[in-house]
Amino acid sequence: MDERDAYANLLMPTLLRERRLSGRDAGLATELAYGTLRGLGTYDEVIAACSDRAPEDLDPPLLDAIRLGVHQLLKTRVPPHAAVGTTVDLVRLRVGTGASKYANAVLRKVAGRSLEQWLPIVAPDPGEDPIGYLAVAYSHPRWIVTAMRDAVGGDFDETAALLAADNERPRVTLVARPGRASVEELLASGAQPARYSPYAAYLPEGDPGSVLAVAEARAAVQDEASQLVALALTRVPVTGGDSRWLDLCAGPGGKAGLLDAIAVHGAALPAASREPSGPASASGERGGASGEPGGPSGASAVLGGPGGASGASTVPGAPGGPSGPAAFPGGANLLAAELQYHRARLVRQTTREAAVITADGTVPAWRSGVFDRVMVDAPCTGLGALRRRPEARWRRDPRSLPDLGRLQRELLASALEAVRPGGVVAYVTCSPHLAETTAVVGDVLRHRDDVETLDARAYLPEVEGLGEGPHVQFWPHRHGTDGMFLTLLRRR
Ligand SMILES: C[S@@+](CC[C@H](N)C(=O)[O-])C[C@H]1O[C@@H](n2cnc3c(N)ncnc32)[C@H](O)[C@@H]1O
Repeated sequence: MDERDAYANLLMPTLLRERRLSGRDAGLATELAYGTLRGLGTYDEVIAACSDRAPEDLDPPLLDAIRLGVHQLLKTRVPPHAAVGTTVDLVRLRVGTGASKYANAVLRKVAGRSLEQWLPIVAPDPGEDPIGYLAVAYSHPRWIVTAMRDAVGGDFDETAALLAADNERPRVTLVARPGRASVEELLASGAQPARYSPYAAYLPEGDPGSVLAVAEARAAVQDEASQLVALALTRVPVTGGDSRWLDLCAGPGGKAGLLDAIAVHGAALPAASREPSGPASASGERGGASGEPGGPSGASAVLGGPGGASGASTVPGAPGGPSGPAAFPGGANLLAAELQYHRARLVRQTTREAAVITADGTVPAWRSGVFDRVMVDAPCTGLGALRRRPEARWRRDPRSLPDLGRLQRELLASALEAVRPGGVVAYVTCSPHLAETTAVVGDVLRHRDDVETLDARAYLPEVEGLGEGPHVQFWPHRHGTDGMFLTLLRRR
């Protein structure tokens, strides 16, 4: 990965093909590579304790091979003699005989203790340096541990649980795009029922591409929180027209794919919203998802629709309910904007009806105040998706935060200009870092008196543990999803 400056999830399939590895061998190779990348922060401390040279002074190929050996010794059930033997052989072949003797000596020392026995030796005392302890014990850079601690509200145990969840391989979640595929179809293909999203199913094993609906782009791999933040935007009642939707940062098209399908086929409602009590605004105003005045083109039209083919519930009797007319007689139209041309092309593959343009969302290619719903899924550090990219935690740089923060503020401001009075904006990041979430929203709203913050939790009543509100924060350790953040804002 280092040599080619590549992303593990993109490079690994190529390497497996090149080396003709498949089945269990491919699984083992992937586990070893991903596990080693995730665990570097811990393993380098152990290597330092067993070596007379600092890890950064070792030849990179030698260091990488030793790390691979340490991972096998401390985190897998590979027998120690095999872990040491194969690593030493690898070093002899790739680096040389002298280096292989060195690797052998280091690994034999490492093998003398378990991970639990090594931690008190190599990690700082948690009482004296809690951040340093978590950084070594859970193999994350210090700045990320600090950011996560702040984001969970300072709780040490919860920070530890979150960091531990980052080290687990995420399950594969599929989305059945409403009107194009159904959850039932995914279940019949071997997927399992999902916990929250009416469009989701979990794929316990196998290649998602072998699922027919995925191969035909009627379904896709999409994190459940990513599905839910898009769904939440479509569930907010709006009065007046509801036909123009904008996705300001659409590439590669996960949320746009779902928004596009919902725009045409209607959104699924949670079972709870059949009751009269409905979502509330942050200021305490009640407005039932099915009860808010809106007329035929208002909320109920959005929330009705055939309900997708996923079998999810819709408001009984609402226009477009199972027996009613179509939710959007002409359909709502999604405009999907993306800065990068190649990513805009990917959005074209995930959407069917949407207009996709390559555009800078901060320099609008549209008139202001014309959209009914706007999604701004801003570029961010991606700290909420560390489970997915094993090397990401070591590549992210806190020095990117100021530039990202500026862009996030500009994009949110642009979204608020694009939406019409009465319309709704969803500000989303795949990061729980407070500098990218509440700080951005707070700063942008400080300059405006025409924006109301909605209690976003009310639009996701099927999900527990979303925080104190009005914002929503998904967590890998609580929800088994990416750490995605959502704010819902209504322009007055
Ligand atoms: C977090 S990703 C969006 C993910 C996407 N919504 C999805 O669900 O697949 C952010 C995207 O914003 C794009 N981007 C960055 N700056 C932008 C800008 N000024 N205008 C529009 N898009 C931008 C990036 O290229 C990237 O594709």
